[in-house]
Order: sequence, then C-alpha cells, then structure tokens
Amino acid sequence: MRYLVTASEMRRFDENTIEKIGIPACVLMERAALAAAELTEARCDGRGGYVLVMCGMGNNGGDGLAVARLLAERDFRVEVWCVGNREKASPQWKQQRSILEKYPVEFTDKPRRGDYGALIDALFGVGLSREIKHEYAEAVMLFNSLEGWKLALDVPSGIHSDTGRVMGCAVRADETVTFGFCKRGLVFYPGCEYAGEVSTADIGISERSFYGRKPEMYAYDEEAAQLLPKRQRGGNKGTFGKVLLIAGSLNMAGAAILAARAAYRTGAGMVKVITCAGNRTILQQAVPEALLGTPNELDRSVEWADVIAVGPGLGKSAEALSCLEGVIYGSRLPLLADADALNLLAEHPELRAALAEQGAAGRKVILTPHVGELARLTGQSVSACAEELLSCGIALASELHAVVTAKDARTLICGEGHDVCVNLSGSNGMATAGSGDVLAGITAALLGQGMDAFEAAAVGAYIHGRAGEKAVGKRGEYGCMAGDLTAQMRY
Ligand SMILES: NC(=O)C1=CN([C@@H]2O[C@H](COP(=O)(O)OP(=O)(O)OC[C@H]3O[C@@H](n4cnc5c(N)ncnc54)[C@H](O)[C@@H]3O)[C@@H](O)[C@H]2O)[C@@H](O)CC1
Ligand SMILES: [K+]
Repeated sequence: MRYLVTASEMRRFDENTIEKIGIPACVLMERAALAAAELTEARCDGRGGYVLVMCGMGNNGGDGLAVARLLAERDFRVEVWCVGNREKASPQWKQQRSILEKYPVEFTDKPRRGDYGALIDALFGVGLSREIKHEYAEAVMLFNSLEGWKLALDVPSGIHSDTGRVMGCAVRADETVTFGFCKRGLVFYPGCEYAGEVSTADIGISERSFYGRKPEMYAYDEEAAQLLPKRQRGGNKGTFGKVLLIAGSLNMAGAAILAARAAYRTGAGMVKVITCAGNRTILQQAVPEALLGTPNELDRSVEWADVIAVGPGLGKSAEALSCLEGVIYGSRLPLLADADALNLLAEHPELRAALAEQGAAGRKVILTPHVGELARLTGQSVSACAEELLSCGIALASELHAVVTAKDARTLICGEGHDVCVNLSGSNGMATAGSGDVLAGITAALLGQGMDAFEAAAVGAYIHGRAGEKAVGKRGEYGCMAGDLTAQMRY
C-alpha cells in the first residue's frame, strides 16, 4: 500500500518534520537533491555531459540549485537557468543560490545548447497555485522543445499536484522523482502521462510526521494474492460464500456468465444465477458449476444466499424492477448493485431512500457505477462527473451510506468516513464490454467471503486490474476481451 498526498498534506508533513521532529529544512532539501542527482547520474552515460537545470523561485527551484551543485561536483557541465523575479525567491532558494556561486556552473538566462544529456525541471513543485502564463509558459514550452532525457523534481511543472490537471501548460518528463510521499496528481490523468516513470525518494519525511493525521488517499501496490481473504484449510463450499447473482435479461446472458465465472474464480464456494428462463441452456453450458433459478424463485434463493449481486445485463423491465425491490425490501444481506440495478435506482427515488436507510442501519451495500451511471444517480452531467469523480463518488457514498466504486481510468473507492482508495492496476485494454460484469462477480465473491464492504470493493478493483494486465499481456490492448480477464485469474 502506498499513500497519495495533496500539496497541503505534504506541507503539513514537511512542517511537522522540521518543527516538531527537528530535522532542518536544508537537510530535507539536500536529501531531495541527492536522490535526483543520483538518478541523473545513473541515467546519463558517464560524467562530463551537459545538464540544464531550470529553476523557479520557490523551494522546488531551491532543490534544482542544490542538484546543480551536486552534479557539478560529479564533473557534469551544468547550466542553471533561473526563471522569475529573484526578489521574490524563498529564503532556502537564496541560501542555495549563494552556495552555488562558489561552484563551477554557468548561470544563463536562456538555454544555449542543443545537446543536453539531461534536463532537470525545478520550476514549480507543490507550490503551483495558478495557471502558468507569460515568461513561465515560454520557459515550459522551450524546455519541452529541447532534446534529452528530462527529469521533473517532485511534480512536472504545470501539473496540479492534487488533481493531475494541466495548469495552462506543463513539462513533459521522462521521469519524475517525487519527495517524501507520492503526490495525487502524479497518478491521475493527464498528470501521470506528463510525469513519465515516477519514483518516490525517501528524504527523511516519514509516517512519523503524521502526528495522528495520515493522508486521506491510498493505493494498493502489493501482490494481489496477499490481499485475498485467508482460505480456511478445513473449509467447504459453504464456508467460502454463497453468491446470489441476479443478472442477464434475454440476449444478455453474457453478463451473467462473466460475473458468475469471475465470482467462482475469486474463490466463491457456490454461485446461483437468477436469470430469465430463455438464458437457462446457454448458462448451463457456459458455467455448469453455477446453480440456476428464475425470478419467481427469488425469495427462496435470497434465504439460501450469503451475499447478493444484482444488475449485470439485467435490463429495466418490470421483472428486473421487481427483483431489485425483492432484494432491497426483502433482505438485509450484503448487496452489490451494478449496471441496470443502478439505472433503476436512479429512476426510483423510493428504492434509493430505502437503501440509504438500510445503509445507515449497517447493511453492507456496494454500488459500482461507471461515469454514465454516476451521472444518472447524481443528476450531474457525464463531463462534470468525469471531472469531479472524487467529489461525486464521496457525495453518493454519503447519501446512501454505502461504498461506491466510481469507475473510470482511475477507479476510486469511496466510503463514508473512510479514506479514498485509488485503483492503479489495469490497462486500457480492459475498456471493453463485459469488463464491469467481471468486476461485479469478483467483488461479490469477496463480500461473500466475509470481507468488509470497503475492502471488498477496493481489493476487487485491484484484482480486476491485475487480471486485466495479465490478459492484455497475452492478447494485447486491442485483442483483450472481458472473457480473457476471468481466464487470467489465478491465485
Ligand atoms: N522543507 C520543504 O518545504 C521541502 C520542500 N521541497 C521542495 O519544495 C517544493 C515546494 O516549495 P514551495 O512551497 O516554495 O513551492 P514551489 O517551489 O513549487 O513554487 C512556489 C513559488 O511559485 C510561485 N507560483 C506558484 N504558481 C505560479 C504560477 N502559476 N506562475 C508563477 N509563479 C507561481 C509562488 O508564488 C511561489 O513563489 C516541493 O515541491 C519540493 O520540491 C523539498 O526540498 C523537500 C523539503
Ligand atoms: K518541478
């Protein structure tokens, strides 16, 4: 697991490290610069090459000045390009600048060469507070136009460190070395594309600096198998969860098949699919391990189950609505609502209110909307939801007292009073029909094995992405289909 921090969280951890723990600011800056200098040295063929360091007037620029000194000491030929009004420079910047005057570097007001081995971006870090304009914008454009390996210090200049948005224009780096903790903007689009490969350098700001207030966002980065619920040695199929899946209207049997297979491949003991009578034969052939039932057997099946997943390929017919009503009014089992169940919830405020009441009373509820479904549920436009996925996900989770898996290129798992989990696994090859049905099956199986709703949603999204990466590794981004995901699930 790794933390993803905002600029203000990072400032708090900086301050706590300096003021409460007592590590001087110049020590942190030196360590940051050392990490960047070592990376530069490792990436450049031998010493003696030309390096350009573009510095702003804040502490990010101060880092750049310190890197320039360390590289000069290692026999690089360093050009230092300072942009901005020096009178407004930070005290640390001034200190670094006065030290650097004693070193053999060239100060320039414009890059002079076309053959830099490395170009270092130290214009803005987490202190970027507005759109980049005028001489700064010109500097960013010129920097981007130069040939050579580009390293951004902390954040590529111009990328908003909390959201990943481009603030007017931004440096396009090959690599970013970020200091202390990874900034949120380095994992969200488009920031992650501007950052290139991201590494996090330990500069002495550790979890010790949290003082009871840890970051509010995190991502998994471990092996998927480590996150799965422990499998009891003496368990039987009843121990590992009975998943009731209500899915697949006529001509949509595929959604039920994918979700059922995914649930079995995530360790579910038993899966029963309630689907329309016309899907029976195909389901029996495709997933012979699954039990089958029709909507008129819903009540009995609900009594049998440990967890219910409703929605994949369900449609919005009267029969679909009656199934959804049945699992909301007629049960308090953990419930996952996906796809058409979400569309029905968007159209039926009374069902939504009932679900909210149950969520407040402690029922485990997970909703897995993509941006379009989220827009229908929140009454916002699709573009507003895509732009503000985080706040929309949090608002829906609070309204329904539920866990919301807000699906996009970076899926967010939001729960009331819970830190946000960002899913970083996966690939664009997974943006294909049926991928969501697989996620629903995985998540339901985890719920059925007794996981807490938030954990099931977060681990489910992560496992789903890992399976997608493996599938894309085999079939390529274009060739990957949702069925390849279930085929690649192996734990
Ligand atoms: N002790 C610390 O505080 C540490 C800070 N470090 C570095 O310091 C950075 C943060 O330093 P600062 O807080 O000084 O912030 P920055 O250096 O990111 O930039 C702040 C300066 O840029 C100006 N500015 C912001 N947006 C602008 C825009 N669009 N156009 C023109 N000027 C703009 C601000 O007025 C301010 O002068 C981190 O990203 C990191 O690189 C590291 O050295 C580690 C330790
Ligand atoms: K930077």
